[in-house]
Amino acid sequence: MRADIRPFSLPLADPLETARGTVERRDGLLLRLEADDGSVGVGEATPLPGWTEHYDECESALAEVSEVLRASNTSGETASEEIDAGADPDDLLADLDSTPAARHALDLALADLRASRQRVPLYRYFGAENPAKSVPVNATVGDAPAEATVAEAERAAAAGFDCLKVKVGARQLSADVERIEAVADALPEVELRADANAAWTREQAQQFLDAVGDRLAYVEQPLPATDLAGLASLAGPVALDETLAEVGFEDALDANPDAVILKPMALGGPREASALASRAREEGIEPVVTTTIDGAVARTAAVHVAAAIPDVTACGLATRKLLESDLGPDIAPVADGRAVVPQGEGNGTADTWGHHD
Ligand SMILES: O=C(O)CCC(=O)c1ccccc1C(=O)O
Ligand SMILES: [Mg+2]
Repeated sequence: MRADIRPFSLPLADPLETARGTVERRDGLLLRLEADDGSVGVGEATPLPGWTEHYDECESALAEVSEVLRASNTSGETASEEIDAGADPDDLLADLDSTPAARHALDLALADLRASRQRVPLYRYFGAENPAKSVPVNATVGDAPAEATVAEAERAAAAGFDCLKVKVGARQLSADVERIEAVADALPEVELRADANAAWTREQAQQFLDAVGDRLAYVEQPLPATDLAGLASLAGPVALDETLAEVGFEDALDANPDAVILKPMALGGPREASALASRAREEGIEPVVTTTIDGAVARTAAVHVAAAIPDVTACGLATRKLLESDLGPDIAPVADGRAVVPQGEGNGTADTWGHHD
């Protein structure tokens, strides 16, 4: 077994303004596994504090992973032998429970390697019963004054998006209400979501929902991640994002959400996210898969996670255009409000390793 790590740094073309500040660049690490039979799996860790560990912690965790996998070439019943034999290195994965981005890299590399061996696309390996050509995606509209928000929303609608997510919570509540009303008036046919990134008090969140709740499919993370009682008490449709990263899926159920935002990078990997999508559906909760503005490897894997969900709703996967450059070619391009689902073996991004320098 070989295990190699390669760092990368991707600037955003279009920094994303949110209530938590601006996302300006995405630094991460690729992990490449090559089993003794020559099969390859590539994973990506692109940490984002607030959802995952910090970069330094992620880097050390992955350095440890590669050390364990290399060292074990010569010693006993080992993690690399487990992988070569087609099993999961459970102890190694468990060591990464507190570093979800690092765990994502290993989980994705393993899933890619195994799906490639089985000669199926990753979304079929995740259990999709039917072939899927594409999945619906939302456009992501950052914080900006009302006029600029409407202009951006109109550009997205003209490009074929019929679902938009607008960032809120970075300015006065009355200004956000005005922004949402202006977008809803300008684009009555478009499904609208708002994402407050945990910015509000209970009173503010309820005021927002009372004002524009009926024009929105839901408001994402209106309250701080751990205010489960407050979230449960809100009248109006609510989706949870930061709460899942902070308290986990099962505890988040106490907040009684209408939808859950599943970010594979924050949840320890695409296989975890895929399992949680099924759990959500069992609970009558709508799963929505999104990236943390990841590189091509993780973004493509998130598209596969979405493609394995029957009749998936629009997902937050149209994030390639926020990046100035990427790890490799985009094999899950977005057009007309949908992302193409790759049909090759595994994630389909094994070449990405060679592209990046
Ligand atoms: O959901 C989307 O449309 C794109 C992803 C997104 O908004 C996001 C991207 C990076 C970090 C946090 C978030 C978020 O959902 O809060
Ligand atoms: Mg969010």
